[in-house]
Amino acid sequence: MSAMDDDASLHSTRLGERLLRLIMSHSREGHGREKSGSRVLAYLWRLSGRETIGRLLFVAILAALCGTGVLFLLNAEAKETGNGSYSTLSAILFLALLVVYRTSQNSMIRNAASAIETALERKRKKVVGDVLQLSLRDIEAIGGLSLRDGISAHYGSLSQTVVPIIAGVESLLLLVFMFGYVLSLSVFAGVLTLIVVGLSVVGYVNRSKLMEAEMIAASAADARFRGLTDAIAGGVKELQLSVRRRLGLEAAIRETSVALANGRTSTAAHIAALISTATTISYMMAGAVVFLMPLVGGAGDSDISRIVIGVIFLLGPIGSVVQTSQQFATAQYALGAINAFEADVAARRAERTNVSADQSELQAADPPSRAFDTISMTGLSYVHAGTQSFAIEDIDLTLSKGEIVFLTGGNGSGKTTLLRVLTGLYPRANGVLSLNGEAVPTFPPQDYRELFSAVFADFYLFDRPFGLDDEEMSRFAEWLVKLGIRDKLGDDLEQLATEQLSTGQRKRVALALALAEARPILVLDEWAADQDPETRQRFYEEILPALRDEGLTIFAITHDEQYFHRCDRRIHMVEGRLVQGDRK
Ligand SMILES: Nc1ncnc2c1ncn2[C@@H]1O[C@H](COP(=O)(O)OP(=O)(O)OP(=O)(O)O)[C@@H](O)[C@H]1O
Repeated sequence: MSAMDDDASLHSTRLGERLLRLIMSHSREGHGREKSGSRVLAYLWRLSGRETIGRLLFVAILAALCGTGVLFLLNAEAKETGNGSYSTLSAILFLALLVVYRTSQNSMIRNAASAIETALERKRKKVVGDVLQLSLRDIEAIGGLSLRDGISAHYGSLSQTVVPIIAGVESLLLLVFMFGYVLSLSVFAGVLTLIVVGLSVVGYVNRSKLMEAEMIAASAADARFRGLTDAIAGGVKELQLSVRRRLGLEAAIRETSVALANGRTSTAAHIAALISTATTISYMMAGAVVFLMPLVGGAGDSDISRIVIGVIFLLGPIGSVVQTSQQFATAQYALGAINAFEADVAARRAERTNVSADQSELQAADPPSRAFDTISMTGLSYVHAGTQSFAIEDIDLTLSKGEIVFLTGGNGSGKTTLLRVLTGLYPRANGVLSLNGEAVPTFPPQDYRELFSAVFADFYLFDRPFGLDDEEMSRFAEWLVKLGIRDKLGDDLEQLATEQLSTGQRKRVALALALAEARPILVLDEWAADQDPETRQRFYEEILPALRDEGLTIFAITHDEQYFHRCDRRIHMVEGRLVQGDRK
């Protein structure tokens, strides 16, 4: 991207950010963003003074003026035609006004929408970057659904409102100018217009709070609904085997679906009431001009027909502005949720005392220093948050270069938790963690975490071997062959289609990836559990010893009793505490 493109993008982003702040500044409540009317006006005034918003406003005003000019010309010409005269100049002027109207309206909507989309794109890029820096504990606390909403779904709903809102703002300006025109024709009609607009605004203000509460309820129902529908694909096997389970899920989905539909219907009902009331009052306004003005007096026949045309022209913008209110409420809700998500992510990052050090390491340590001699834990503990809180406590453990250590223990004894603290994924609560005799911060930095490669029990295979250089790619290919899985993958190892592989086969790919990285410590969580007896034997009797001979340290959780003797040291866990096991 050239410097000019960069400048343009930055400029557009700033403009978009200001427009987004404008939408939020109007908000009455929700997500802690209340502002008084006068502050909103002051804010609007400050923003309007800025060059970019000023230019947009200028184009919007130009469009609105042209729209009003069209009405003025039509009315004036209708009167002339009624008097039997015709003006070619007026016809040309009419066409010219239409062209300017179309061009300026188009430019305003396009530029404002593009600025907002650019700002949203930057916002999303930043939050994705921030989320990727969060710790495992934070990601677990936020949860998958909220992550998807905060990074994707809310942005989608916000985007859909952008063009209607900008068009609505343009209609609002058109309304102001047309109102001026109607007022110039008749004070009575002007006052009637003011009443309609005033009633619509009061209606919107009254209903928007209720609408927001219903939107929040509908959004919660939507999240529940998406969770349940995810279970259709995730639990398809279990569902196929039990009709009762299927019926149970179906009932839960139906119940949530009703709640979702009710929430959306209530919101739609508020909007419908608003639209139909505004439309009816608007027509009443036209009727009042026709039926009441002759009684009030002061206007001739031709004046009345011009006023009626003016008033009828007002109906379009009034309807458009009222309909925009729904889009506006949706945009405020989505933007509020996006900002709340961003604030949550930022607060979690700020909680990590060594964030800045961590970031600089991320940039500077490429490749990170991977010198490893020993890792020691002394009196270390970690506590899981949540209702059934579980802790690992008083962990004293030293891992040295070139040894195989097995970790055994019953289900739920804390083995995986210990593995995650060891690899720096969870910050310890107490105790000391040291690398080569030097203390490691509570939130272990990136270059500490880069000492490990791992295949976790809940490992994830990306569809590309992200982050492997050429040398690592050829090691990856070699290990795939050694683990007997190369022929199951396509010719191009840059694309890993692994969804169709069996669990044991996918674990082999994961191990090949871990070994390709050639990190000093290999961490495995029941890797052999899904392997056939032959592979399991080769794993314990050939692969692990060969890796150790190359200087690798292996820390493996295992339940394979017949191979316990294959380690240098076995440690056992009971209820979150280490119990020294049998030595080899
Ligand atoms: N993210 C979490 N939040 C709250 N509690 C958790 C979390 N992860 C694990 N636990 C709890 O911590 C305890 C230990 O879990 P852990 O996975 O460490 O055990 P494990 O020894 O690896 O078990 P298994 O052999 O079954 O894999 C369990 O009671 C579990 O419910």
